[in-house]
Amino acid sequence: MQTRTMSEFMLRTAIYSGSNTRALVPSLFKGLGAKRVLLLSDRGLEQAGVVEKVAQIFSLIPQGSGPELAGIYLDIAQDAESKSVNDAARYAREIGADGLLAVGGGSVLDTVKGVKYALHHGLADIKEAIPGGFVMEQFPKANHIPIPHIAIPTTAGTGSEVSPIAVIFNEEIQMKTNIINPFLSADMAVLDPDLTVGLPPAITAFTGFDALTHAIEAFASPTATALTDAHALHAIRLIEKNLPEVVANGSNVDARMEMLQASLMGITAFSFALNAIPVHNFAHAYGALFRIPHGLANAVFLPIVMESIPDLYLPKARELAEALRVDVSSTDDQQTVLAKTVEKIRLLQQKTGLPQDFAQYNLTEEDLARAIPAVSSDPAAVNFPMPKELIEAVGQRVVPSIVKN
Ligand SMILES: NC(=O)c1ccc[n+]([C@@H]2O[C@H](COP(=O)([O-])OP(=O)(O)OC[C@H]3O[C@@H](n4cnc5c(N)ncnc54)[C@H](O)[C@@H]3O)[C@@H](O)[C@H]2O)c1
Ligand SMILES: [Fe+2]
Repeated sequence: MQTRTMSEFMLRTAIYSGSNTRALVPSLFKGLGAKRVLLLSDRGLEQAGVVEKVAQIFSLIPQGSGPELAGIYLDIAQDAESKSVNDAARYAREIGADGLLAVGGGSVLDTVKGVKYALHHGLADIKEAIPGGFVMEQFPKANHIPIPHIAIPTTAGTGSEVSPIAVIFNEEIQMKTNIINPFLSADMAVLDPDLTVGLPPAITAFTGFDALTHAIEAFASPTATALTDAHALHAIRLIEKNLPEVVANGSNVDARMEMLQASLMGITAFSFALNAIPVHNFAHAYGALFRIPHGLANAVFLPIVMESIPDLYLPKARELAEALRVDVSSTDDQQTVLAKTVEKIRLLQQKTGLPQDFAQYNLTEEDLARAIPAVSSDPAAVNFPMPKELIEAVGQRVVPSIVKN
Protein backbone atom coordinates (compact mmCIF):
# COMPACT_ATOMS: atom_id res chain seq x y z
CA MET A 1 0.00 0.00 0.00
CA GLN A 2 1.22 3.48 -0.81
CA THR A 3 2.26 5.48 2.21
CA ARG A 4 5.10 7.77 1.16
CA THR A 5 4.01 8.93 -2.27
CA MET A 6 1.36 11.59 -2.75
CA SER A 7 -2.18 10.25 -3.04
CA GLU A 8 -5.49 11.96 -3.58
CA PHE A 9 -8.87 11.15 -2.05
CA MET A 10 -12.02 13.19 -2.38
CA LEU A 11 -15.74 12.87 -1.82
CA ARG A 12 -17.12 16.30 -2.70
CA THR A 13 -20.78 15.25 -3.01
CA ALA A 14 -23.23 15.81 -0.14
CA ILE A 15 -25.10 12.53 0.40
CA TYR A 16 -28.66 12.13 1.67
CA SER A 17 -29.75 8.55 2.41
CA GLY A 18 -33.09 7.06 3.37
CA SER A 19 -36.61 6.22 2.34
CA ASN A 20 -38.38 9.11 0.61
CA THR A 21 -35.29 11.35 0.60
CA ARG A 22 -36.39 12.28 -2.93
CA ALA A 23 -38.78 14.69 -1.21
CA LEU A 24 -35.75 16.85 -0.36
CA VAL A 25 -34.83 17.46 -3.99
CA PRO A 26 -36.64 20.79 -4.61
CA SER A 27 -35.21 22.39 -1.48
CA LEU A 28 -31.75 21.06 -2.28
CA PHE A 29 -31.98 22.63 -5.74
CA LYS A 30 -33.18 25.86 -4.14
CA GLY A 31 -30.10 25.81 -1.95
CA LEU A 32 -27.94 25.34 -5.02
CA GLY A 33 -29.60 28.31 -6.74
CA ALA A 34 -31.47 26.49 -9.53
CA LYS A 35 -34.77 27.88 -10.81
CA ARG A 36 -35.49 25.73 -13.87
CA VAL A 37 -34.69 22.05 -13.36
CA LEU A 38 -34.39 19.51 -16.16
CA LEU A 39 -35.05 15.91 -15.06
CA LEU A 40 -33.15 13.37 -17.16
CA SER A 41 -33.90 9.65 -17.12
CA ASP A 42 -34.59 6.79 -19.54
CA ARG A 43 -37.58 4.92 -20.96
CA GLY A 44 -37.10 1.88 -18.69
CA LEU A 45 -37.40 4.10 -15.62
CA GLU A 46 -40.42 5.82 -17.10
CA GLN A 47 -42.11 2.44 -17.55
CA ALA A 48 -41.17 1.40 -14.02
CA GLY A 49 -42.95 4.50 -12.66
CA VAL A 50 -39.76 5.92 -11.15
CA VAL A 51 -39.76 9.12 -13.24
CA GLU A 52 -43.31 9.91 -12.11
CA LYS A 53 -42.44 9.31 -8.44
CA VAL A 54 -39.66 11.90 -8.68
CA ALA A 55 -41.44 14.38 -10.96
CA GLN A 56 -44.49 14.59 -8.71
CA ILE A 57 -42.38 15.98 -5.87
CA PHE A 58 -42.17 19.25 -7.76
CA SER A 59 -45.97 19.49 -7.93
CA LEU A 60 -46.20 19.22 -4.14
CA ILE A 61 -44.30 22.43 -3.44
CA PRO A 62 -46.33 25.67 -3.33
CA GLN A 63 -46.00 27.67 -6.56
CA GLY A 64 -43.27 30.24 -6.54
CA SER A 65 -41.61 28.81 -3.43
CA GLY A 66 -39.03 26.64 -5.16
CA PRO A 67 -37.55 25.69 -8.49
CA GLU A 68 -39.91 24.54 -11.23
CA LEU A 69 -39.59 21.33 -13.19
CA ALA A 70 -38.90 22.92 -16.57
CA GLY A 71 -38.63 19.70 -18.58
CA ILE A 72 -38.24 15.92 -18.63
CA TYR A 73 -35.82 14.27 -21.05
CA LEU A 74 -36.08 10.50 -21.44
CA ASP A 75 -34.34 9.52 -24.69
CA ILE A 76 -31.16 8.26 -23.09
CA ALA A 77 -29.64 5.09 -24.52
CA GLN A 78 -27.74 2.35 -22.68
CA ASP A 79 -24.12 3.21 -21.87
CA ALA A 80 -24.26 7.02 -22.19
CA GLU A 81 -23.90 7.21 -25.97
CA SER A 82 -22.42 10.48 -27.15
CA LYS A 83 -25.56 11.08 -29.22
CA SER A 84 -27.69 10.97 -26.06
CA VAL A 85 -25.37 13.48 -24.40
CA ASN A 86 -25.48 15.85 -27.37
CA ASP A 87 -29.26 15.63 -27.87
CA ALA A 88 -29.97 16.10 -24.16
CA ALA A 89 -27.60 19.10 -23.95
CA ARG A 90 -29.37 20.68 -26.93
CA TYR A 91 -32.73 20.20 -25.18
CA ALA A 92 -31.37 21.70 -21.96
CA ARG A 93 -30.28 24.81 -23.89
CA GLU A 94 -33.64 25.03 -25.71
CA ILE A 95 -35.64 25.12 -22.49
CA GLY A 96 -33.17 27.31 -20.61
CA ALA A 97 -32.56 24.76 -17.85
CA ASP A 98 -30.26 25.95 -15.07
CA GLY A 99 -30.22 22.76 -12.95
CA LEU A 100 -29.79 19.07 -13.84
CA LEU A 101 -31.53 16.20 -12.03
CA ALA A 102 -30.26 12.77 -13.05
CA VAL A 103 -32.54 9.87 -12.15
CA GLY A 104 -31.24 6.49 -13.23
CA GLY A 105 -28.50 3.96 -13.44
CA GLY A 106 -25.00 4.66 -14.69
CA SER A 107 -26.19 5.22 -18.26
CA VAL A 108 -28.31 8.18 -17.20
CA LEU A 109 -25.91 9.46 -14.53
CA ASP A 110 -22.98 9.48 -16.95
CA THR A 111 -25.05 11.05 -19.73
CA VAL A 112 -25.93 13.90 -17.38
CA LYS A 113 -22.28 14.36 -16.44
CA GLY A 114 -21.57 14.67 -20.16
CA VAL A 115 -24.45 17.16 -20.52
CA LYS A 116 -23.09 19.27 -17.66
CA TYR A 117 -19.63 19.24 -19.21
CA ALA A 118 -20.96 20.09 -22.69
CA LEU A 119 -23.08 22.96 -21.37
CA HIS A 120 -20.23 24.37 -19.33
CA HIS A 121 -17.80 24.28 -22.24
CA GLY A 122 -20.32 25.23 -24.94
CA LEU A 123 -19.77 21.97 -26.87
CA ALA A 124 -22.19 20.77 -29.54
CA ASP A 125 -20.50 17.35 -29.58
CA ILE A 126 -19.09 15.81 -26.40
CA LYS A 127 -16.69 13.70 -28.50
CA GLU A 128 -14.66 16.88 -29.15
CA ALA A 129 -13.73 16.90 -25.48
CA ILE A 130 -12.27 13.36 -25.54
CA PRO A 131 -10.09 13.20 -28.66
CA GLY A 132 -7.81 10.34 -27.48
CA GLY A 133 -10.55 8.50 -25.60
CA PHE A 134 -9.23 9.47 -22.17
CA VAL A 135 -9.06 12.93 -20.62
CA MET A 136 -7.96 13.55 -17.07
CA GLU A 137 -8.40 17.08 -15.73
CA GLN A 138 -6.87 17.82 -12.36
CA PHE A 139 -6.41 21.00 -10.37
CA PRO A 140 -5.90 23.75 -11.41
CA LYS A 141 -7.20 22.94 -14.91
CA ALA A 142 -10.29 21.43 -13.32
CA ASN A 143 -12.39 24.08 -11.68
CA HIS A 144 -15.90 24.38 -10.33
CA ILE A 145 -18.70 23.81 -12.83
CA PRO A 146 -21.44 26.16 -11.63
CA ILE A 147 -24.43 24.12 -12.86
CA PRO A 148 -26.54 22.76 -9.97
CA HIS A 149 -26.50 18.98 -10.32
CA ILE A 150 -28.29 16.37 -8.23
CA ALA A 151 -28.16 12.63 -8.91
CA ILE A 152 -30.55 9.93 -7.75
CA PRO A 153 -29.08 6.49 -8.50
CA THR A 154 -31.71 3.86 -9.25
CA THR A 155 -29.31 0.94 -9.55
CA ALA A 156 -26.86 -0.01 -6.81
CA GLY A 157 -23.90 -0.55 -9.03
CA THR A 158 -21.95 2.23 -10.63
CA GLY A 159 -21.80 4.82 -7.84
CA SER A 160 -21.52 7.33 -10.67
CA GLU A 161 -23.42 9.89 -8.57
CA VAL A 162 -20.22 10.60 -6.63
CA SER A 163 -17.46 9.55 -9.00
CA PRO A 164 -15.34 12.04 -10.93
CA ILE A 165 -15.61 9.82 -14.01
CA ALA A 166 -17.95 10.00 -16.99
CA VAL A 167 -17.85 6.89 -19.17
CA ILE A 168 -19.15 8.02 -22.57
CA PHE A 169 -19.74 5.49 -25.34
CA ASN A 170 -18.35 6.70 -28.65
CA GLU A 171 -20.61 4.78 -31.01
CA GLU A 172 -18.59 5.77 -34.10
CA ILE A 173 -15.47 3.93 -32.96
CA GLN A 174 -17.29 1.52 -30.61
CA MET A 175 -15.21 2.48 -27.64
CA LYS A 176 -15.97 3.51 -24.08
CA THR A 177 -14.18 6.79 -23.50
CA ASN A 178 -13.57 8.60 -20.23
CA ILE A 179 -13.52 12.12 -18.89
CA ILE A 180 -12.14 12.41 -15.37
CA ASN A 181 -12.67 15.71 -13.58
CA PRO A 182 -13.48 16.15 -9.85
CA PHE A 183 -16.41 18.46 -10.67
CA LEU A 184 -18.24 15.90 -12.79
CA SER A 185 -19.63 14.26 -9.66
CA ALA A 186 -23.05 15.52 -8.59
CA ASP A 187 -23.22 18.33 -6.02
CA MET A 188 -25.69 16.20 -4.10
CA ALA A 189 -26.62 12.53 -4.22
CA VAL A 190 -29.96 11.30 -2.98
CA LEU A 191 -29.93 7.60 -2.09
CA ASP A 192 -33.62 6.76 -1.86
CA PRO A 193 -34.02 2.96 -1.66
CA ASP A 194 -37.76 3.17 -2.46
CA LEU A 195 -36.80 3.97 -6.05
CA THR A 196 -34.79 0.76 -6.44
CA VAL A 197 -37.39 -1.76 -5.22
CA GLY A 198 -38.68 -2.32 -8.77
CA LEU A 199 -35.27 -3.00 -10.26
CA PRO A 200 -35.62 -6.46 -11.85
CA PRO A 201 -33.64 -9.29 -10.15
CA ALA A 202 -31.25 -9.84 -13.08
CA ILE A 203 -30.27 -6.15 -13.29
CA THR A 204 -30.08 -6.00 -9.49
CA ALA A 205 -27.64 -8.91 -9.58
CA PHE A 206 -25.29 -7.68 -12.25
CA THR A 207 -25.24 -4.06 -11.15
CA GLY A 208 -24.40 -5.34 -7.65
CA PHE A 209 -21.48 -7.20 -9.19
CA ASP A 210 -20.31 -3.96 -10.81
CA ALA A 211 -20.12 -2.46 -7.31
CA LEU A 212 -18.33 -5.56 -6.01
CA THR A 213 -15.85 -5.36 -8.88
CA HIS A 214 -15.12 -1.68 -8.14
CA ALA A 215 -14.42 -2.53 -4.52
CA ILE A 216 -12.23 -5.56 -5.30
CA GLU A 217 -10.26 -3.79 -8.04
CA ALA A 218 -9.70 -0.85 -5.69
CA PHE A 219 -8.63 -3.11 -2.84
CA ALA A 220 -6.15 -5.02 -5.02
CA SER A 221 -4.81 -1.89 -6.67
CA PRO A 222 -1.11 -1.10 -6.25
CA THR A 223 -2.12 2.49 -5.47
CA ALA A 224 -4.66 1.62 -2.75
CA THR A 225 -4.44 3.69 0.43
CA ALA A 226 -5.98 3.37 3.89
CA LEU A 227 -8.76 5.70 2.75
CA THR A 228 -9.62 3.66 -0.32
CA ASP A 229 -9.29 0.36 1.58
CA ALA A 230 -11.77 1.50 4.23
CA HIS A 231 -14.41 2.21 1.59
CA ALA A 232 -13.58 -0.88 -0.47
CA LEU A 233 -13.67 -3.34 2.43
CA HIS A 234 -16.94 -2.12 3.85
CA ALA A 235 -18.50 -2.09 0.40
CA ILE A 236 -17.45 -5.74 -0.03
CA ARG A 237 -18.94 -6.69 3.34
CA LEU A 238 -22.26 -4.98 2.61
CA ILE A 239 -22.53 -6.52 -0.86
CA GLU A 240 -21.77 -10.03 0.42
CA LYS A 241 -24.45 -9.55 3.10
CA ASN A 242 -27.17 -7.93 0.98
CA LEU A 243 -26.86 -8.87 -2.68
CA PRO A 244 -28.52 -12.32 -2.49
CA GLU A 245 -31.30 -10.79 -0.36
CA VAL A 246 -32.11 -7.91 -2.75
CA VAL A 247 -32.15 -10.31 -5.69
CA ALA A 248 -34.54 -12.69 -3.88
CA ASN A 249 -36.59 -10.03 -2.15
CA GLY A 250 -36.42 -6.76 -4.05
CA SER A 251 -38.72 -4.91 -1.67
CA ASN A 252 -36.41 -5.25 1.33
CA VAL A 253 -35.79 -1.52 1.65
CA ASP A 254 -33.12 -1.86 4.34
CA ALA A 255 -31.06 -4.21 2.18
CA ARG A 256 -31.61 -1.94 -0.86
CA MET A 257 -30.37 1.00 1.24
CA GLU A 258 -27.18 -0.82 2.19
CA MET A 259 -26.58 -1.78 -1.44
CA LEU A 260 -26.83 1.88 -2.50
CA GLN A 261 -24.32 2.85 0.16
CA ALA A 262 -22.03 -0.03 -0.81
CA SER A 263 -22.18 1.05 -4.45
CA LEU A 264 -21.19 4.59 -3.48
CA MET A 265 -18.31 3.36 -1.34
CA GLY A 266 -17.11 0.90 -3.99
CA ILE A 267 -16.75 3.58 -6.66
CA THR A 268 -15.18 6.01 -4.20
CA ALA A 269 -12.44 3.49 -3.49
CA PHE A 270 -12.11 2.64 -7.19
CA SER A 271 -11.88 6.26 -8.35
CA PHE A 272 -8.96 7.07 -6.04
CA ALA A 273 -7.07 3.78 -6.32
CA LEU A 274 -7.45 3.84 -10.09
CA ASN A 275 -4.51 1.91 -11.46
CA ALA A 276 -4.73 -1.76 -12.37
CA ILE A 277 -8.35 -2.48 -13.30
CA PRO A 278 -8.10 -5.50 -15.58
CA VAL A 279 -11.68 -6.70 -14.98
CA HIS A 280 -12.97 -3.32 -16.09
CA ASN A 281 -10.63 -3.26 -19.10
CA PHE A 282 -12.27 -6.49 -20.28
CA ALA A 283 -15.76 -5.29 -19.39
CA HIS A 284 -15.33 -1.97 -21.21
CA ALA A 285 -14.08 -3.65 -24.39
CA TYR A 286 -16.70 -6.43 -24.46
CA GLY A 287 -19.43 -3.99 -23.41
CA ALA A 288 -18.58 -1.60 -26.24
CA LEU A 289 -18.12 -4.25 -28.95
CA PHE A 290 -20.98 -6.61 -28.13
CA ARG A 291 -23.26 -4.29 -26.11
CA ILE A 292 -23.06 -6.52 -23.06
CA PRO A 293 -24.39 -4.60 -20.02
CA HIS A 294 -21.50 -3.29 -17.94
CA GLY A 295 -22.41 -5.08 -14.71
CA LEU A 296 -22.98 -8.40 -16.47
CA ALA A 297 -19.61 -8.13 -18.20
CA ASN A 298 -17.88 -7.47 -14.86
CA ALA A 299 -19.77 -10.31 -13.18
CA VAL A 300 -18.57 -12.85 -15.75
CA PHE A 301 -14.98 -11.58 -15.90
CA LEU A 302 -14.36 -11.03 -12.18
CA PRO A 303 -13.56 -14.60 -11.00
CA ILE A 304 -11.86 -15.54 -14.27
CA VAL A 305 -9.54 -12.53 -14.18
CA MET A 306 -8.77 -13.13 -10.49
CA GLU A 307 -7.69 -16.67 -11.36
CA SER A 308 -5.76 -15.55 -14.44
CA ILE A 309 -3.74 -12.76 -12.78
CA PRO A 310 -3.27 -14.18 -9.26
CA ASP A 311 -0.23 -12.02 -8.48
CA LEU A 312 -2.41 -8.94 -8.38
CA TYR A 313 -4.75 -10.41 -5.77
CA LEU A 314 -2.47 -12.61 -3.65
CA PRO A 315 -0.91 -9.93 -1.40
CA LYS A 316 -4.25 -8.94 0.17
CA ALA A 317 -6.15 -12.19 -0.42
CA ARG A 318 -6.68 -12.90 3.28
CA GLU A 319 -8.33 -9.57 4.08
CA LEU A 320 -10.45 -9.92 0.98
CA ALA A 321 -11.52 -13.42 2.03
CA GLU A 322 -12.44 -12.19 5.51
CA ALA A 323 -14.54 -9.32 4.11
CA LEU A 324 -16.41 -11.92 2.05
CA ARG A 325 -16.86 -14.09 5.17
CA VAL A 326 -14.75 -16.94 3.81
CA ASP A 327 -13.28 -19.10 6.56
CA VAL A 328 -9.53 -19.20 5.89
CA SER A 329 -8.42 -19.79 9.48
CA SER A 330 -7.19 -23.30 8.71
CA THR A 331 -4.67 -22.36 6.03
CA ASP A 332 -1.48 -20.28 5.81
CA ASP A 333 -1.20 -20.71 2.09
CA GLN A 334 -2.14 -17.54 0.19
CA GLN A 335 -2.90 -19.48 -3.02
CA THR A 336 -5.49 -21.53 -1.14
CA VAL A 337 -6.92 -18.36 0.41
CA LEU A 338 -7.30 -16.80 -3.03
CA ALA A 339 -8.84 -19.98 -4.45
CA LYS A 340 -11.44 -20.06 -1.66
CA THR A 341 -12.18 -16.38 -2.23
CA VAL A 342 -12.83 -16.94 -5.93
CA GLU A 343 -15.01 -19.93 -5.01
CA LYS A 344 -17.09 -17.64 -2.78
CA ILE A 345 -17.48 -15.12 -5.62
CA ARG A 346 -18.72 -17.95 -7.87
CA LEU A 347 -21.19 -18.95 -5.16
CA LEU A 348 -22.49 -15.37 -5.09
CA GLN A 349 -22.81 -15.50 -8.89
CA GLN A 350 -24.87 -18.68 -8.60
CA LYS A 351 -27.03 -17.48 -5.71
CA THR A 352 -27.92 -14.35 -7.67
CA GLY A 353 -28.69 -16.21 -10.90
CA LEU A 354 -25.81 -14.78 -12.90
CA PRO A 355 -24.21 -16.66 -15.79
CA GLN A 356 -20.56 -17.73 -15.61
CA ASP A 357 -19.91 -17.03 -19.30
CA PHE A 358 -21.30 -15.18 -22.33
CA ALA A 359 -22.88 -18.22 -24.00
CA GLN A 360 -26.10 -16.22 -24.52
CA TYR A 361 -24.28 -13.73 -26.79
CA ASN A 362 -23.23 -16.33 -29.39
CA LEU A 363 -19.79 -14.81 -29.79
CA THR A 364 -17.60 -16.23 -32.52
CA GLU A 365 -13.88 -16.81 -32.83
CA GLU A 366 -13.66 -13.61 -34.92
CA ASP A 367 -15.37 -11.70 -32.12
CA LEU A 368 -12.78 -12.93 -29.64
CA ALA A 369 -9.98 -11.89 -32.00
CA ARG A 370 -11.51 -8.42 -32.34
CA ALA A 371 -11.72 -8.13 -28.57
CA ILE A 372 -7.98 -8.60 -28.03
CA PRO A 373 -6.84 -5.18 -29.31
CA ALA A 374 -9.96 -3.60 -27.81
CA VAL A 375 -9.03 -4.83 -24.32
CA SER A 376 -5.44 -3.67 -24.57
CA SER A 377 -6.43 -0.29 -25.99
CA ASP A 378 -9.13 0.35 -23.40
CA PRO A 379 -8.35 3.95 -22.43
CA ALA A 380 -8.28 2.92 -18.77
CA ALA A 381 -5.65 0.20 -19.39
CA VAL A 382 -2.65 2.52 -19.53
CA ASN A 383 -1.16 1.53 -16.18
CA PHE A 384 -1.59 -2.21 -16.46
CA PRO A 385 -0.78 -3.56 -19.91
CA MET A 386 -1.70 -7.22 -20.32
CA PRO A 387 0.03 -9.61 -22.73
CA LYS A 388 -1.96 -10.67 -25.78
CA GLU A 389 -1.80 -14.35 -24.70
CA LEU A 390 -3.44 -13.51 -21.37
CA ILE A 391 -6.22 -11.51 -23.02
CA GLU A 392 -6.78 -14.37 -25.45
CA ALA A 393 -6.87 -17.01 -22.70
CA VAL A 394 -9.36 -15.04 -20.60
CA GLY A 395 -11.48 -14.43 -23.72
CA GLN A 396 -11.66 -18.15 -24.44
CA ARG A 397 -12.89 -18.85 -20.94
CA VAL A 398 -15.88 -16.55 -21.32
CA VAL A 399 -16.96 -18.30 -24.50
CA PRO A 400 -16.50 -21.96 -23.61
CA SER A 401 -18.33 -23.31 -26.66
CA ILE A 402 -15.52 -22.34 -29.02
CA VAL A 403 -12.56 -23.29 -26.86
CA LYS A 404 -10.05 -25.23 -28.93
CA ASN A 405 -8.44 -28.22 -27.28
N1 LIG B 1 -19.10 6.91 -14.04
C1 LIG B 1 -18.78 5.88 -13.33
O1 LIG B 1 -18.15 6.02 -12.30
C2 LIG B 1 -19.20 4.52 -13.79
C3 LIG B 1 -18.83 3.38 -13.06
C4 LIG B 1 -19.26 2.15 -13.52
C5 LIG B 1 -20.06 2.06 -14.65
N2 LIG B 1 -20.39 3.18 -15.34
C6 LIG B 1 -21.23 3.11 -16.57
O2 LIG B 1 -22.59 2.97 -16.15
C7 LIG B 1 -23.33 2.30 -17.19
C8 LIG B 1 -24.13 1.16 -16.62
O3 LIG B 1 -25.05 1.61 -15.66
P1 LIG B 1 -26.00 0.60 -14.86
O4 LIG B 1 -25.29 -0.68 -14.68
O5 LIG B 1 -26.47 1.31 -13.66
O6 LIG B 1 -27.19 0.30 -15.86
P2 LIG B 1 -28.14 1.23 -16.76
O7 LIG B 1 -28.11 2.63 -16.29
O8 LIG B 1 -27.75 0.99 -18.19
O9 LIG B 1 -29.58 0.63 -16.47
C9 LIG B 1 -29.91 -0.68 -16.88
C10 LIG B 1 -31.41 -0.82 -17.08
O10 LIG B 1 -32.05 -0.79 -15.82
C11 LIG B 1 -33.20 0.05 -15.87
N3 LIG B 1 -33.39 0.58 -14.52
C12 LIG B 1 -32.51 1.33 -13.82
N4 LIG B 1 -32.97 1.57 -12.59
C13 LIG B 1 -34.19 0.97 -12.50
C14 LIG B 1 -35.17 0.85 -11.46
N5 LIG B 1 -34.97 1.37 -10.24
N6 LIG B 1 -36.28 0.18 -11.72
C15 LIG B 1 -36.49 -0.39 -12.93
N7 LIG B 1 -35.60 -0.33 -13.96
C16 LIG B 1 -34.46 0.35 -13.74
C17 LIG B 1 -32.86 1.10 -16.91
O11 LIG B 1 -34.02 1.64 -17.48
C18 LIG B 1 -32.05 0.29 -17.92
O12 LIG B 1 -32.90 -0.31 -18.85
C19 LIG B 1 -22.29 1.83 -18.21
O13 LIG B 1 -22.29 2.71 -19.30
C20 LIG B 1 -20.98 1.91 -17.45
O14 LIG B 1 -19.87 2.10 -18.30
C21 LIG B 1 -20.00 4.40 -14.92
FE1 LIG C 1 -17.92 -0.42 -13.27
